[in-house]
Parts: sequence; structure tokens; C-alpha cells
Amino acid sequence: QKVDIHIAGIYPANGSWSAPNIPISVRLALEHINSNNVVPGYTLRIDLENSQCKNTIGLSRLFHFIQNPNYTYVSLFGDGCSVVTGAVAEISYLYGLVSVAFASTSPSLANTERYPTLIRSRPSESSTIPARLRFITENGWKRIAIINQQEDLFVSTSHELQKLLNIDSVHYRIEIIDPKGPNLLEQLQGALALIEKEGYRIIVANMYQTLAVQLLCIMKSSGLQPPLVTWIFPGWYTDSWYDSPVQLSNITCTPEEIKRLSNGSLAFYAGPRFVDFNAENSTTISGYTAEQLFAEYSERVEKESNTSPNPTFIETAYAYDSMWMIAQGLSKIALAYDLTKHPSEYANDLYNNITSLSFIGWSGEISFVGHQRVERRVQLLEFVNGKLEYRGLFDNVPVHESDYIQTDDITYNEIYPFTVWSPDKASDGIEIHFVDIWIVVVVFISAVMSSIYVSIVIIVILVGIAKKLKAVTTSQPWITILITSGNYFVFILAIVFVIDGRILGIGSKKNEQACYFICHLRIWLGSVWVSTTFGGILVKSLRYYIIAIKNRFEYRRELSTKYILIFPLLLVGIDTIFVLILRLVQPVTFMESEVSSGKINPPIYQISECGIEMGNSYIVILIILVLFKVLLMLLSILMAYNIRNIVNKNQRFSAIVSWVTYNGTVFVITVSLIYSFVSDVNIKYPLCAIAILVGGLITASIISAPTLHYMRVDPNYIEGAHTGATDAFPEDIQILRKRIEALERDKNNLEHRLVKRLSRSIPNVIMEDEMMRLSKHFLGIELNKDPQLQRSNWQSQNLTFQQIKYASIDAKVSLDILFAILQIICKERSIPQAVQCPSISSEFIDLVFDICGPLIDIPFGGGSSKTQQRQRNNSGVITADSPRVKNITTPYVTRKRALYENCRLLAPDNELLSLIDTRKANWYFERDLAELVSEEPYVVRLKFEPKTRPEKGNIDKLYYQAEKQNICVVCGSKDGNGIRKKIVPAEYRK
Ligand SMILES: NCCCC(=O)O
Repeated sequence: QKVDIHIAGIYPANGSWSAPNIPISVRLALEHINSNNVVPGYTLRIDLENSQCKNTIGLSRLFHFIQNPNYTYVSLFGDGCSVVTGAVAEISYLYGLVSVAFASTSPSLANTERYPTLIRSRPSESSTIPARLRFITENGWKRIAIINQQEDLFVSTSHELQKLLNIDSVHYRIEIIDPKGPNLLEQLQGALALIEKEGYRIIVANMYQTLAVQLLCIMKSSGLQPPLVTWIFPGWYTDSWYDSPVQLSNITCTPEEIKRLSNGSLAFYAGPRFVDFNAENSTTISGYTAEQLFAEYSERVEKESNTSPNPTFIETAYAYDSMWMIAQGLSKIALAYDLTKHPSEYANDLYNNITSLSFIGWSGEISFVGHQRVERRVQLLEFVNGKLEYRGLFDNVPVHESDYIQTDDITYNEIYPFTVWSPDKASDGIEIHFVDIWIVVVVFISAVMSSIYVSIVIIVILVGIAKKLKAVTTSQPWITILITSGNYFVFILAIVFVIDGRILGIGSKKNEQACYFICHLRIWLGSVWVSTTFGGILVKSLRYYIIAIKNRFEYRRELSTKYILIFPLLLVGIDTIFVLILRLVQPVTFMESEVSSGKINPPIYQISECGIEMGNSYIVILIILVLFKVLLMLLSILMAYNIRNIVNKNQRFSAIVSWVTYNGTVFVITVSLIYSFVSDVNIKYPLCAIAILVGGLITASIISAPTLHYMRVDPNYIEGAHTGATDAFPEDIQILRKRIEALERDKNNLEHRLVKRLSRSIPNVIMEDEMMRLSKHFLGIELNKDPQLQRSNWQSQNLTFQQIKYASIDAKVSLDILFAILQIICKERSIPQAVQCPSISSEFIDLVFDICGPLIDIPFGGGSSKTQQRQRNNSGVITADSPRVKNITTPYVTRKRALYENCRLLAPDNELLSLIDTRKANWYFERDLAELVSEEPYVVRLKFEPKTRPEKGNIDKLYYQAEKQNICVVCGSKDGNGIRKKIVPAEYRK
């Protein structure tokens, strides 16, 4: 005759976590236990109560059992929820009951001091932690966010994970949500907003399914939806977990929405699948194989609850094994104790017996370390339409049982290698979101700054045009504008490049048209940039080539502005047509999300995926466009190379280096652009943007570099002798310099600032000669101004025929121009026949003095000599513009002393070195470098050996040693009081 003994049982039939089919599994276990007479002399019974996964209800059920007047309970089965298990285990220990929990996973339940009689048939959640970490590191995730429900289960699980994340230097931030606290909606929204703002894309959500449903519902209106973000939830959500009602103010979500929102999320679950139990399918303790047990259980579930058991959800197997653990523990003490007595009498023995068990249960090999069940398998699951689908199995601990360690002490290093499915291209946000944000900021700021810079250059050019500044008008401003506007396109392109699908909502298919618009905009901007910049360079090279090579620097032929503009605009037109054709041939269809193909976290749709899977015609047109651009670039580089040795007054070696660097830079950028079209690595966009931007900045700077270099104070440069340059018109440059110097003095002058800018865009072309211009204008004669001739040796005693002809024409033409001007003025002032009349009228003479008087003896260079600059008007203001005019009634001052004083300068050995004037002789005396030999004639002898002595036979020796006569070349007077006139202006003789 068997005696009934009772087990008190609590389980969550509903609530935050529920396992309504537990009674089916428990009853199946009891049937097998009793039929196998596992506890000799006793029949095991169970009284099951629903805890609703609430500790208060669980405790009330426990007290209800304890106060049962009919019998005492031998042990406590349950609960499945850690929150209940913890509460009831503490009390049941005081009562003397051994508790066997079947599904509670909180790592803190491993605390034997707090729960001395608690045993779990299911491993702790911390068993999943090494696998989670392994998964995190295998995917290269370095930043994760953790949202914890304010429950011991989740906080302690998270704590385990944090320890390992710290070891592996994975950055994490934690948000805590307390569903029992005030304003759950605000808590959830606040946490999501922070996570989104900081760009996390891997989020571990430690929470019960009821809170998970609320979170998913809120997430609907954030940018944190899968597949943009990889969510990791606990792996033990029940089959219809998404059915929990959403109670958040006005926010509602249907179960269908929740299912969709969870698609692609991950879960880790300590324990195998039903189908993986007992791989050899060996007989379990019950005498049945795991397969047979699952078949029997499934049949009953289908019969009793009209559902099919989920093969990944194994809590019922743990419950089955819990019953066997209790039964086997009791079997060992059944003969020693009366099991109908108070359980405190045998609690210790029962506890020790159970924790020393080792057997094959339905859930696999069961063995204990301390009082913890060890499980070495961890399932990786994926949410697909609300169902948790199996994706792989982790081997979590060493295979040898002797090496088993307490699950809560598992460390990362002890994980065995595993082969498991992993999400494709899942990114933790470092590459795309996090970096993008900063790159966008940097690119934006730089682009704005660069645009300001380019704007200033363009304004300066336009102001220059308006004011007819020579430097600008001769530099062909349209070319400069074209090239600089090319930089604008580059800056815009840089910004457009970092706009990805996430920003436009492409990932969630919100704005397909915007995606395609950006696709084409990128292509167009890229093309137009190449067209304007390289087209500009090409025409610049062409113009330079025509002027320098074809015209032999004579500026006879200019490349018409019409062509300068038409050419690049034509290219831009071609670009636009290309892009329009692309727009026509490309069907506006959107690539299907890979979620439907079963993969999780598919790559985010990025704008730059244009060009991929877009059809052959699209690719062909794109290739033609790119080839066309490459051709244009090559042509432009070739042209620049062709003129590399042409050096004119504005262009020196630095300019050549700059041109080469410029072309190299844009070439690198173009390669990056092409690469970006054909590759699919996410990081390429920001990198490309940076490359474009840096290239743009370098380009902008380099355009100015040659002229900046040129404008550097370098007085020797103008002569050009050391460079071999054909510095054709140094006076123009001098005028320009003086103009800038004058403006330098007025720092607040806007014009000063503009001209400083302007100085950077001084043309790389030859300036037109003023005399040529005047001659052409007034006489209709084109002068041949050969720069070589202009810079030839005008100090030579024997001028060449060419020089004489040149000088004669210059002199003649100057006079002719003067007369032409006078003729015009005469006409205006009605002075009849003034020029033609053989007897020149006094009116005409007055006119000549009127016009020419102020110009007499004006220093060469346009009236900016130092004396003039120092001149002040009546109010004390410097008047640099009004030239100092000598009194025309006494235009000349005769010499006070002879021009040639013929003092003799002797070497220490009395050799005659040269004839000098007294001022120079005195200079030697003052410095005690010479001694007086005689005063009449004036002879001095050097006290030191001169560096050089006049060479014998050298014509210069004769010149320097010859005594020079003070005779007027006009009247022959020898009084030495004549005037000295310079035939060749001093400026030419420098
Ligand atoms: N297996 C469900 C775990 C829930 C809990 O421990 O509370």
C-alpha cells in the first residue's frame, strides 16, 4: 500500500513571463516517476498554483500551501519566474522546504547564503553571457547599449555581461527602466532618445516580455528599428509574447506591429533545443528517449491546449526534470524518514541528495556544481514574425565534465571555439552612425569655411572686373570663376556623400524618391565638378598656350571669352543630359529588404548603392560618363604638362609644382569617387567625403599658390635673370606692387583687403603694354614689343640695329601719340589748325605746357616716389596722388660743380685704379682706408689691397682710368656748369 506524498507547485500560467503548459509536463513526469516506483512506498502528487510571475502572488500561494491543514508538503516545485522563485525560496527555507525551480534564470539565485535550499534544474542566465560576449566580439561590435528592467534578474544578468565587456574593452551605456515606477512612457522614450542620439546600433534589452512589447511599440516612432539596429532580447519569451497589451497613454500597437518591429532581433538562450537534447538519443532516466518524451508531450499539448510546442522553448523539459530531481532525492531518504512528517526533518539530506545527482534527463546531461545545474549549450535565436527561430548553438564550457565549473563563474577564456551563424554585416554604428555624425559636422564646417573662402575669391574677381583693375582683367576672370565654382560643387558633393539611407529614411523605405534623387545628384555633382574644374583648367592651359607659344608673348591673339565659357558650359550640358538619361533608364524600384530572406540585420540601404543592381544600360551609361570625364582630365593634364616649361612673369617653378599637385589631387579624388561607385563598404562614404573635401581645399589653395608665391617680396625676381624667365613687363608688376603697398598703409580700407585677395589671382598671362595700347588706340599702329628686345642690354656702347629701331619707333610713336592727343584736345577746345600750322600759336604752346607741364620730371613708375608719398597737403594729409611738379619756369638747375672731378685712386703700390670724384675719395678718408698723396691734383692711395685690379687690355680699364672732360655736348662749353640728362632712364639701367 503506497502512501501519497504531496509536492507544492507554483508556476506562472500568465504574467510577465508565462509557461502555461507546465502542468502537462509535470503530470507526465509524475506518471513516469510513479509507474517506475521511484520513491519506494510513496506515490508522488503535486498541487499546482499560478503565481502569475508576481512575487506577492507567489508568496501568498506558498503560505496557502504551508497552512494546508490536510497534509504537509515534501518539497516545493517552482517557480519559473526568478522574481517569484527568489521570494518563495527564502521563505520555504525557513519552513524547511527544499525548492526546485524549473526556469528561473537570475544569476543572483546562485547565492547559497540567501537561498540555502534552492536548486535549479535550469542553468543561470549567466551561462549565456560568455556566448553573448563571444558573439559581440566575433562581430567586431565595440559599442553597445543595455536597457535593463529594474528587476534583480536583469540587473544581475547585466552585471555579469558588464564584467566581461570591461575585460574586452567593449564600450557600453546602461539605461534602467522601472515599469512599476512613475511615467513608464517617459522612461522608455527618454532611454530610446538617448540611445538614438548617441548612435548605438547594438542594444541589449534585458526585460520581461510585457515590458519588451511596450518598448517595441515606442520604438516604432524612433530610428532604432531593426534592421537599422540589432536588438538582443532574452531567449525565453513564450510563444505569443507579443500579445501583451500595450498600456502607454494614447500609444497603441497591434500584435502584428510588435511582431514586425521585433523582426531581426536576436536572443540567447541557455540550453539546447528539444531536438538537440541527448544527441545520441540515449534513454533518459524515465526509460524513454528525449524524442519519445517530446512526441508524447507534443501530443498532449496539442490535445489539451490546441497548440504545438515550440521546439526552441524547453522550459517544460526543465520542469519535467525538476520532478525527477525531487523524486530521486526523495528516493534516497524514503527508507530513512517518514516523508509524511514535516519536511524540515529531512530537508538537509534531501538537498544534498539532489545536488549530488548526475543523470540523463529530458533536457540532457544533468550535473551540478554547488547547487547549480551546468549547461554547456547556448542557443542563438532570431525573432521572425514573433517566433524565435533557431540560428545556431554555442558550446559554452569545456567538454570534459571534470572541468565543469559553476556557471556563474564561467569566464570568457574558457569558451570553446564555436561555429555558428552570425548576422551579415551587422554594424554597431561606429562605421556609419557614430562616425557619420562627426564627419558630417567636420565636413559641414569645413565646407562652409571653404565656401566662404571661394566666395571671397569670386567677389574679389567681380569687384576687380567692375573696377577694371588691370590685374584682374588680364587674368581672364571667367576661367578663375569656373575653376573656383568647381570647388563649390566638390563641397556640396562632399556633403551629399555623407547623406545615407538612414538620414533620408531609406532604411525604413520612407522615401525612395529621395534616394534616387540623391543618387543622381551625386553623379551630376561629380560630373559637373570635373567639367567646370578640368574644363576651366583646360581652357586656361589653352589660353596660356595660345598667348605664350603662338603669340610669342605678344598678346596679339586672345582666346575669346565666348569660347572660354562655351566649352565648360557645353560639358555641364552633356553632364545634365547624361544624368537625365540615367534617370530615364533606371527603373524606380527599391531593393527588397533582406529580412524577408531570413537574414537578420541586413545592410542598411545607403544612397551610394546606386549603381548596384541597376541594370546594364545604367551601368553602360555610367561607364561612358566616367570614361568621358577621365578623357577630359587626361587632356587637361596633358595640356598642363605641355606648357610646363613655359615660364612667364607670373609663373615660376612653384606654379608648375602646384599644377602638378593640383592635377594629382583631383586625380586621387576622382579615383576615390569611382571606387565609391563600385564598392560597398559602408565606411567608404565618410572617407570619400573627407577625400573630396581635402582635395577641394587643397585645390582651392593651390589655385592661389603660384601667385601668392609670386607676390612674395622678392626684388630680384623681376629681373628674371636667375630664373631665365621672360619677365616681359616688370613695370606692370611694380605698379601693382606699389598699388598694394599703398593700400597696405590703410589697413581698414576695404579695397586694401580685396586687393590683397586679388593679389592671389594675379594672372598667369602677360599684361598688355601701355605704349602698344595707346599706339593702337590713337594711331591705329600695332607695335612689335619683343620682350627679349625690351630686356636686352641697353647699356651697351654699340646698340644693335634692332635696338636702335625699337628706341626710334618708341620715341617717334610717343611723340605721335602726344600729338594725336593734342589734336583731339585742340578739337575739343576749338584751337584751329594748331598742329598743322607751321607757326605754332601761343595758344598751342600754352596748351602743351598745360598738358605736359605736370608730367615733366615725374619719377618713373606712376608718381609714387617716396618724396611724393611724404608730401602733405594743407590739412596735413598725405597726398600720394598729387605728383610733385617742378616750377616750369625754372625747370632745370645747373650744376654747382664739375661732373667729373678726376681724382686719382691709387693702389698701395701706386698703380692707378680709377678716376673718382671727391665725395668717394672722402669716403675712404673718413674710414681711414686711404691716405692723401697730393691735393692738386687730388690723389689718394688705398691702405689695403683692393679685391680686383683693372686687367690689362680690358676695355673697362681704359674707361675707368681715362680722364673725362667736363664739356657740354650741346654747346661745347667747358665751364662745367651744364645740366646732366639721362638718355636711358635710370629705371632701365638698374
Ligand atoms: N526562463 C524564464 C526566466 C524568467 C525568470 O527567470 O524570471
